[in-house]
Amino acid sequence: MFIGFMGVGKTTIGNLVAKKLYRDFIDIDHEIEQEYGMSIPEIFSEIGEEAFRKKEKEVISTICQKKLKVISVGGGAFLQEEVKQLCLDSCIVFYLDLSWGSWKERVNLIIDSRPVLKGKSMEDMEKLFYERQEIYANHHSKVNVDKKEAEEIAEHVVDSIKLSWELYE
Ligand SMILES: Nc1ncnc2c1ncn2[C@@H]1O[C@H](COP(=O)(O)OP(=O)(O)OP(=O)(O)O)[C@@H](O)[C@H]1O
Ligand SMILES: O=C(O)C1=C[C@@H](O)[C@@H](O)[C@H](O)C1
Ligand SMILES: [Mg+2]
Repeated sequence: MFIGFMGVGKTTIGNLVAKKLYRDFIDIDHEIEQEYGMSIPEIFSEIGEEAFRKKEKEVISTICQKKLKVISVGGGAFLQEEVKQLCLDSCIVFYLDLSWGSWKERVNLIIDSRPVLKGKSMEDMEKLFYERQEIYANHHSKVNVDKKEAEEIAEHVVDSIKLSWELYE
């Protein structure tokens, strides 16, 4: 499972890792969009963040019961303590760690599709970025993704998963 702030690459890297391991990839945001038949910004504006979070918890609880999947959760999933504990208990949790400096350079790629960032100044986003680090502090493995291609990061994750399999055999 991949966690981390919005835009650090959870969906991109999760997808690549799943392909490399011949496993199914599940993106929780995508699952929620499919359930509602709406995009994330539409869900936030039509039914609100609270309902989104409730659905997020429900979907993660169901998906976490499935074995051998590669999962990416939304950047805010670990705001819910219960979700965090469930994920830590049932999945290998990789935290994708991107510096604020590198994140800033990527903001234009994600700003329109992340309602949590809507209307925020760079200062507000920086504050949120650092506040959120606390919820990602519990994980099983930290992956530094600064100045690395997605492909390179995915290879690194796959190597570390394979190494842990060998150690457990
Ligand atoms: N290592 C990388 N180098 C450069 N760009 C990247 C890298 N990883 C992802 N990106 C780009 O950054 C943007 C955000 O990536 P992605 O959607 O995978 O983030 P995310 O962590 O899933 O975000 P969210 O929490 O909002 O779902 C995309 O445009 C993606 O192509
Ligand atoms: O960090 C967040 O709070 C969010 C991240 C996205 O992945 C989506 O789950 C949604 O836009 C909320
Ligand atoms: Mg994503």
